[in-house]
Amino acid sequence: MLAEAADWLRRRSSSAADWPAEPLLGLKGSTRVSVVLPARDEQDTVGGIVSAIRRDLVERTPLVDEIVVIDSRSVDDTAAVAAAAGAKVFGQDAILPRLPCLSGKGEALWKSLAVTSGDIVVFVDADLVNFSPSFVTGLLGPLLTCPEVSYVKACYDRPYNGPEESFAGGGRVTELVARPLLNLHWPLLAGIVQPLGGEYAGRRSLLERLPFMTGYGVELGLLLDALEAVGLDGMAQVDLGAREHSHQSTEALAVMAAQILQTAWSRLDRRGLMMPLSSPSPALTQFHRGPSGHEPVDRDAGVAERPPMIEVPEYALTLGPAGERARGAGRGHSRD
Ligand SMILES: O=c1ccn([C@@H]2O[C@H](COP(=O)(O)OP(=O)(O)O)[C@@H](O)[C@H]2O)c(=O)[nH]1
Ligand SMILES: O=C(O)[C@@H](COP(=O)(O)O)O[C@H]1O[C@H](CO)[C@@H](O)[C@H](O)[C@H]1O
Repeated sequence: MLAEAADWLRRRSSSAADWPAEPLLGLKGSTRVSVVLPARDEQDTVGGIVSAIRRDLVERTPLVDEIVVIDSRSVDDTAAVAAAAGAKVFGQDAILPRLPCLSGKGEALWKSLAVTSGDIVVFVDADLVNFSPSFVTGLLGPLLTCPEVSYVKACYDRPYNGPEESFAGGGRVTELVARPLLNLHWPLLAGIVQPLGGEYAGRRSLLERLPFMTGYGVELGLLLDALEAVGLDGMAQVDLGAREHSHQSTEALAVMAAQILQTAWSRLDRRGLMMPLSSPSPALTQFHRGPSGHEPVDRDAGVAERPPMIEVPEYALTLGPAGERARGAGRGHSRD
């Protein structure tokens, strides 16, 4: 990991426990806070999340000024369940009706900016099964206490088969696509433990100036563009413990991976980097949960390239005048 990334990881990391709600309320002042949940067919989970935020962070400790659910073309009762729990619900396609309707999570998140008023916007997925209001207070902590920070990402263990499993199970596209991509092309972001995590927060003054990828590329796109806009020091990361959510099939995640690769491609192309990398970094930084939190583990992912065999003199010598391989050429030493 680059020394700059490791230094950032030390300086800009905290945990949800560092940001209890009451002290944050004293720091909120006139800052308005919106919590946004993008929800497509999340009737089973959206109500519990909204209710928990409303109970703890609107009624008990009024840190949150509005809870907005963007109904992303649900065909179940997501909208009714979210409204009954106390959220303001907007249909994704009804927002900014002059514009052509696009699909995907990023479209829902982008349009949420048009129907919210918070100076700070907190994004929370609506399919979480172990949500805690500390997810919201944790993300608000750095933004309410550090004016230099404009974008905060959550990190967490991501068990795949229930709370008892190690965090390594979930985040399949993170581990197989996003993390290698970031380490290769954006090593400054190698300290982001969960680059694709759906829980993050930003100042509106930043978010309204960033493009949003419409599908599942939204998290990667925002991360890359936030780095460009505010620099690594304008970002922070908060450990929220563990995050469990409903999982898509591998087949569905292939579509997500393709959208994420398109997003990376577009940013590389925009920076004129779509040419052979002069010195790609062979390092891949992964993270293991240790006594002091997510501990970086550097792995060597270096690859080299062998030339066409025909160009290897020892091989070329074994070829006949017509370029054919002499019978028995290259066979190992026979035992007999
Ligand atoms: O077109 C979409 C796709 C997803 N989502 C929401 O975005 C969040 C994350 O999506 P999903 O659960 O499909 O992704 P995963 O967590 O499996 O990576 C969830 O609240 C979804 O309901 C959405 O609002 N619109
Ligand atoms: O991190 C990941 O690899 C994917 C899939 O997670 P799982 O393998 O189903 O635990 O989940 C995330 O990716 C999406 C794309 O950025 C986000 O929109 C989701 O909120 C997030 O859960």
